Amino acid sequence: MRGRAFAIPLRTRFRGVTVREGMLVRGAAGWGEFSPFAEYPPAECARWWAACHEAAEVGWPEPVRDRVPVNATVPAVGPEEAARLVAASGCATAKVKVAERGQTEADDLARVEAVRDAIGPSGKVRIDVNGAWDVDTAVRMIRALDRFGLEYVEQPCATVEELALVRRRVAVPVAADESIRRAEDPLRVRDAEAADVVVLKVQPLGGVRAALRLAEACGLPVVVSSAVETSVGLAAGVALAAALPELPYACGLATMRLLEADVSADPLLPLDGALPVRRVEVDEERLSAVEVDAAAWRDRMAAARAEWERPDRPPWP
Ligand SMILES: O=C(O)CCC(=O)c1ccccc1C(=O)O
Ligand SMILES: [Mg+2]
Repeated sequence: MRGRAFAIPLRTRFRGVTVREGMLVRGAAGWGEFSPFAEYPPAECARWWAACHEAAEVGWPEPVRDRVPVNATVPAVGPEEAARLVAASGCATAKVKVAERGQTEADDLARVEAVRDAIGPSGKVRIDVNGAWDVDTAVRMIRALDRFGLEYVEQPCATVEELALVRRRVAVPVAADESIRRAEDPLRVRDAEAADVVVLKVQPLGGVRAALRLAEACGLPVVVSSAVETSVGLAAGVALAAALPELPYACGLATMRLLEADVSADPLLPLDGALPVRRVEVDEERLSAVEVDAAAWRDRMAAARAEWERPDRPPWP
């Protein structure tokens, strides 16, 4: 696969990232994206490679729906900016990042309150902690933030054991994200009864089919979410959400607006709170505008592929 590397600035810093980088490849089935985060080692990038290979060379299973409801994603910004993002999104669900390093609990309360005000009493508000709290902090903060009505709390603590403890002490449902996508055994969440909902991302989980198998094995409701990708990567998330037998929650795939630019002339942006189910074509002019030298990404991709093709790699998922 001959790849084209890109670097696109984020509008606001997101989980410490300010520029989103990756590689796009065109194969027999269409465009695929390979964009593991900079600090991820080759063994972790292997699944990201498999997802890209599936998109470019194999294609995706048939969809069972033609639109996917999505949440507005609210980074750890101030309350006015948070309210503005939610109002501009047109989404009836918002996911709010909390517990950002360097911020206070008062910052989280103010952001979630502003989002609740912006989305109205019938909207849904979920929070994502990215594993930052210990069990006691999680119980205290979830109760405090539930004043504004929480749909669920995503990854309140880092470990599966902590998630299970929190889940037994709060009324708000718990969703597992990092405990699935960065775990050696993603099924430990199910076995430990550590979550009510699982968050599945296509690239970290090795593709649409692998994520579908994982969803079936978990037997829990699924929220499909992005890794803040270009429209090419987002389309794979949409394909997963479209192929799931049931989709009871809005998905975290409305992240196009977090990037300053896209590689498609027709970006995957929500309309009336949902994304259309379709493949995405790359626009040569737009890709050229964000293109960077591909040498380092080619090496990264080759290393990821070699890991994926290792004969002693344990079966996944
Ligand atoms: O779920 C969403 O609304 C957007 C995606 C998102 O939050 C995310 C994007 C990149 C890396 C990690 C995460 C996360 O859910 O923690
Ligand atoms: Mg998350």
